[in-house]
Amino acid sequence: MHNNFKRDDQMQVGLIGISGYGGTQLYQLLKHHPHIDNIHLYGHDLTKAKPVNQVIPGLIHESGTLVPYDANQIMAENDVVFFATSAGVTTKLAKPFLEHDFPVIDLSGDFRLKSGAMFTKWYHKQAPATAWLQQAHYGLADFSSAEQSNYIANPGCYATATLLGLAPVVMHQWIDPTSIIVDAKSGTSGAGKQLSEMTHFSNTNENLQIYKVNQHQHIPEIMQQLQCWNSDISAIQFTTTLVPLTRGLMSTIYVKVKTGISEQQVEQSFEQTFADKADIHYCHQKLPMVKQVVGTNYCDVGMVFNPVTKIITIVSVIDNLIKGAGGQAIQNLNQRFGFSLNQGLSLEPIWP
Ligand SMILES: NC(=O)C1=CN([C@@H]2O[C@H](COP(=O)(O)OP(=O)(O)OC[C@H]3O[C@@H](n4cnc5c(N)ncnc54)[C@H](OP(=O)(O)O)[C@@H]3O)[C@@H](O)[C@H]2O)C=CC1
Ligand SMILES: CC(=O)N[C@@H](CCC(=O)OP(=O)(O)O)C(=O)O
Repeated sequence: MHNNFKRDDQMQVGLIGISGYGGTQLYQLLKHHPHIDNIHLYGHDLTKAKPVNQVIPGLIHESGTLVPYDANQIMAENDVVFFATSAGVTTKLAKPFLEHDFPVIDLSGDFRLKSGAMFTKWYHKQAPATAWLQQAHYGLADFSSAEQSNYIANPGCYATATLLGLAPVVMHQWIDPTSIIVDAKSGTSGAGKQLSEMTHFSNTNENLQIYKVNQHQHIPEIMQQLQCWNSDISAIQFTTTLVPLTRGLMSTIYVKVKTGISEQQVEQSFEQTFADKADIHYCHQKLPMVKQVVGTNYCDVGMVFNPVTKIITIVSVIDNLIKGAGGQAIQNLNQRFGFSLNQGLSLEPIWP
């Protein structure tokens, strides 16, 4: 049923998790995709249909309806299904889709790592079966193609900004592979809709909170991809901070270059790596700010070389809910179904 989709057809897509921040954003993007006819919404805890405007305050003007979750119905009604669900959910729900080789785009971390033991170590949850993890495609869309895959694991938000910022330096052999330090900051929407002590207004407002130092679940995901690019990299230092923004994520990266490497060589690597990437803007020494990408699928990257210390400072910014979640999921959809990479993602920054 699912392999019959032809590029000129209009698509039917399913979405689970519209009530979450990532799911709402993805729904809003899907609605404007020129190849999508219908978005079917499924609620995991529903026993009967419910209007979407009663579930999500931000979608009060919508007329769609959520229906109860049913895997067989989802496969019968759609060409592809998106899961924008909490960690641990697709480990439990993906089985029928995998067994039927039905296309899935999963925004959660469940299928990103190739090792189940690593997933359990970093997410503290039961992992999907190893065979399925091996089958899943890690969809860092600007650097890989989901064309051949029916299970696409969409990257994490911190991982996306960090990997895109690091791509030029790790693909070339001019860095000290032991020197990568990442200091990343995110707004509160990155934590999802559940209120917690940290995301409570009184704690977030006018405050900075460092969390999960050396324990963040995106460390193994970043390492997995870095080692595909450069096997000399055995570890990174990675820190995350919650900042008083709703949307937006900045990854500040410090890397030492090897003796004898010039600023010009470094500059050329950045220019070459991003030359054919429509959504990644290389800003040279004009380091980007978060607000220039909020509301878009852009990743803006800047770089400054210090000739005294031989350390380069890289700054990579994204909208965590778009490039870091729903927007990249659309890029993966486009690759999987043969549309151009950035179809449906013509977005303007929210400015001022
Ligand atoms: N927020 C972000 O910036 C990013 C998030 N992600 C990942 O995307 C996923 C969604 O994130 P986000 O939207 O922020 O999270 P939210 O907490 O805002 O939303 C989680 C969604 O999952 C649903 N859900 C929870 N439990 C189940 C279940 N047992 N079965 C089916 N659905 C369930 C929730 O439904 P209900 O309303 O009924 O509880 C809700 O729709 C997460 O895995 C997250 O790690 C990835 C990149 C960036
Ligand atoms: C601000 C904030 O709390 N961000 C979340 C990012 C969550 C996420 O994207 O995690 P997975 O997709 O890997 O589950 C965090 O740091 O855990």
